[in-house]
Amino acid sequence: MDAGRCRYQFRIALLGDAAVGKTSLLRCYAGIAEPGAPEPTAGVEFYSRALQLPAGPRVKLQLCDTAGHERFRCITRSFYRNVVGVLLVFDVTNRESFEHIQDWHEEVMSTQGPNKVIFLLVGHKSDLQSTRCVSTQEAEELATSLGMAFMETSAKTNWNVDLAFDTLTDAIQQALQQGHIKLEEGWGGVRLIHKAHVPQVPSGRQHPGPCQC
Ligand SMILES: Nc1nc2c(ncn2[C@@H]2O[C@H](COP(=O)(O)OP(=O)(O)OP(=O)(O)O)[C@@H](O)[C@H]2O)c(=O)[nH]1
Repeated sequence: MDAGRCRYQFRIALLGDAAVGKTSLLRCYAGIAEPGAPEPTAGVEFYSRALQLPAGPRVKLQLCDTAGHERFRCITRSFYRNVVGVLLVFDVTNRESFEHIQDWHEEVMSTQGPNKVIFLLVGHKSDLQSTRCVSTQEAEELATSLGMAFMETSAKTNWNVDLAFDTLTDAIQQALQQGHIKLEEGWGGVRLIHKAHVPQVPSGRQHPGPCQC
């Protein structure tokens, strides 16, 4: 979709342990098909996609793919403050990656300024049912305790990939509309990139007032 007429840009990051599938999930969403498994991410990589919200404006998503490996943490940490949405990703076949979700959440919360960030918990690689070791129920319980929604996805089968990003984007748009998130100078989480056209009323006729006849 043409990003030129987008009204807002939302910056969204994917966080989670190494090899949980963040790059694969993002590439699947961005429609980038590359053969074989992706190389581990070094630092942060950017993708973008434009989206028409069903009950709102067209938005451009700037998607930040972060390295899960500890050695890149100082680079990825510098991005947390400038995001409005975070997909917290774990691998349903990797218990440790699930247990680290709370740490990822705390890291973001500790670096957040006054702006609100919207989270979505994602249990990825849901196609690997025979080797999964995190149940849907316990993931839902964790999500509820952290005040966020939960979804399961698979980049292998393209299960729920669009829905996960759409759900997060929709929640951001609603928070913006309700005033929980505000546009702020110098904050990269939400940026106004195209003002909506507001018809100009000739001066002196802005308040028609009661009929004088
Ligand atoms: N079965 C299955 N494998 C997946 C899925 N998504 C990713 N993988 C595999 O998981 C491995 C790691 O995927 P990446 O996308 O590189 O993981 P990452 O979280 O970006 O890793 P870092 O960049 O190191 O943080 C690769 O071998 C992928 O092919 C999925 O939905 N199902």
